[in-house]
Amino acid sequence: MTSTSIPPQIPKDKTKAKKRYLKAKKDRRKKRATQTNPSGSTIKPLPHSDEDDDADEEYSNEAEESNVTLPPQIDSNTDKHPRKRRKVEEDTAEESAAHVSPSSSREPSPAKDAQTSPALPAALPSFPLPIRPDAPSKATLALQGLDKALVEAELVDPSKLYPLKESGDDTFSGLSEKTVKRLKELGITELFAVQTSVIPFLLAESKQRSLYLPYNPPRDLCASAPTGSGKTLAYVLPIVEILSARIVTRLRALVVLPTRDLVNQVKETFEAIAKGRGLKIGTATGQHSFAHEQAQLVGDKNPNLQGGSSKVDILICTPGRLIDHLNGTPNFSLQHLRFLVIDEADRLLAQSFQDWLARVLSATRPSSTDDALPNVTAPDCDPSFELPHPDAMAPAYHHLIHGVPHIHTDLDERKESSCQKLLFSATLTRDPSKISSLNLRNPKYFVVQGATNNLPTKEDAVMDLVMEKFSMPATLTEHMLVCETSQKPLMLFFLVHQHSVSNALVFTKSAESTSRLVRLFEFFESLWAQENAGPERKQTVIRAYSSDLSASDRRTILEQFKNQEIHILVCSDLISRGIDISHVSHVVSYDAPIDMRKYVHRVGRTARAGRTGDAWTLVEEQEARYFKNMLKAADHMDAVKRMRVSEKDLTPFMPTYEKSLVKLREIYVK
Ligand SMILES: Nc1ncnc2c1ncn2[C@@H]1O[C@H](COP(=O)(O)OP(=O)(O)OP(=O)(O)O)[C@@H](O)[C@H]1O
Repeated sequence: MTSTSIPPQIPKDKTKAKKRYLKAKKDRRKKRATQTNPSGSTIKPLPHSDEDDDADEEYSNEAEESNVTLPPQIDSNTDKHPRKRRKVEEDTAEESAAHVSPSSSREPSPAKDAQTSPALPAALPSFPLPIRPDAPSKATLALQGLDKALVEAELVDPSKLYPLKESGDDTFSGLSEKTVKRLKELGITELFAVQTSVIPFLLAESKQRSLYLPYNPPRDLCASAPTGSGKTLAYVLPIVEILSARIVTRLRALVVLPTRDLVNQVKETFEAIAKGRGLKIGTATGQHSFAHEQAQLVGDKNPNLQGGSSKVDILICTPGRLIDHLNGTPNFSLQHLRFLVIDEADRLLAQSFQDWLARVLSATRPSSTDDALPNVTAPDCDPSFELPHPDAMAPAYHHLIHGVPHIHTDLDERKESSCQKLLFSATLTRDPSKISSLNLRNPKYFVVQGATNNLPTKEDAVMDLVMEKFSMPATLTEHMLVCETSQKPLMLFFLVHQHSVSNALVFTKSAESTSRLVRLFEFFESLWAQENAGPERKQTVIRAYSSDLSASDRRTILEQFKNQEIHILVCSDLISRGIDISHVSHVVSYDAPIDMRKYVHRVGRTARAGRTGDAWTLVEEQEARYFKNMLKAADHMDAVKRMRVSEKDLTPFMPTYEKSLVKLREIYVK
């Protein structure tokens, strides 16, 4: 390995040029020292050395480098000691900043800038900073895509009542003296909130009372009002009033309901109101044979009647049976319909079998393909051929009269179907797709919403409807009891015996749990009566009401319950909607409802027509969070009181309950 020897540094003699350079440098330094000394005393120059020169050069190089990062107002060409200068400047800047406002310290002073950097270009044009718009509120989003009519809904105060006139026609509501008299006979002396809005809307204008309105078709109507608030009479009264003027019987009002029980109930209401008015009311539910129903509905079976034939003015039906008649009953026609009522509208619109709604709507108006129908002429060869009889066709269908060629002219006015659609529910849907499938004509919305002393604004009420925060009857008291699954029967016994729960509807999740609960309760009741008060003690009578029963059994049971021969009716959600039994004072959800709509309809079987009522929901521990979240989402948590039942409260029922369980097990084993 060879070592490289480094030659010793030979001190170099300073050249003339170097000497001149150093002298000039010294002079400059002296001069600068005198300038920067404010007292005027001369600063003694530092002793000079070559090292100093090197250091000086290095220093000046460093300063040059640092000049790159200096702010533009510092003139790097005249500055040999930028670090010191910058420090001085920073200090003065800090001092001055202490005396100016924070905003002014941030904003550059144009005058100062102009002094310090005269070469700076004029200020660049400033562009506005991009602004991120605030996200739309939940409310705004919810309203998007909604029917404008819904946003402009009319808010109705639920406490609004209208006392009917003692005698004569009622000018406010448009009800005739005859109808008012009939209402009084039925014990009805005032109109409820939903009725004070809907009835005048349908009856106020006399020209709107015609049976046909081809050139001035009526507006459709949607009404959302709490359970038990009188929605049925809100449509029954105007229909009876308008149809009473008819001469010929045609099918002019069609009421569609989701269940047979509701069809029977609404039929009773129509019959009560229309008594003595000569209107014929029919039902189609599948309760009777199809042929029987056909015979009840249609008189003339001649297949060539273009205007159809009807034995009833008002038909109340379930959607399935309605489609059957549209498909299979000759001369069953909806072209004369003046009213199409869809009660429990959200439930019915959710049913899509056989595309029932589209089928019904298309039957109320001539289709565009009908326009293209050629006029039928009798073929020479077929003596049996009969031309269609243009018998009493509705005005909207007149252009289809066979044998009379229809010549379109510029003066032709379009004739519309006179059918007015009326939608009702306590939980009206706001789903735009469902609403649009109804093809509503300039609809008017009425929303009965809010507690008496806490009226929302119109916007709030519409938002509540849109966000599915449904309004409850003001006279309803709601409770929830959280318990273990195994304690639920005990809770029911506790409610019956400690809280006098009677005249009650108990909702379970299935027909099977209905029958098991009824058995268990019957065992419990008979043992309890023997053990506690003797067999003569009045026992609570409990019965099941389910789809397993025949139609006649169901009718009998419902009658017995209405007559209070049965005290507790255990049922599935079959009768959670619409059923109106005035004396129901308690509703027990033995199995908690799975959605808010179900909850609203179940608890709404009590506290109807201004009466008080209690709703009790048994919530299993593992369901509690879900149930509470459901209530919170509907802004309803505060309305439901939590009732705590201790072990001590249940202990008295325990021995009888265990004995009843043994009996039930024996039955199931058998
Ligand atoms: N103006 C009135 N005066 C007294 N009672 C009335 C009046 N209007 C309706 N009722 C009674 O109120 C009860 C509830 O009415 P209805 O069944 O029409 O309620 P609803 O709003 O349709 O309820 P749901 O949403 O549960 O179907 C019925 O017994 C009915 O006879």
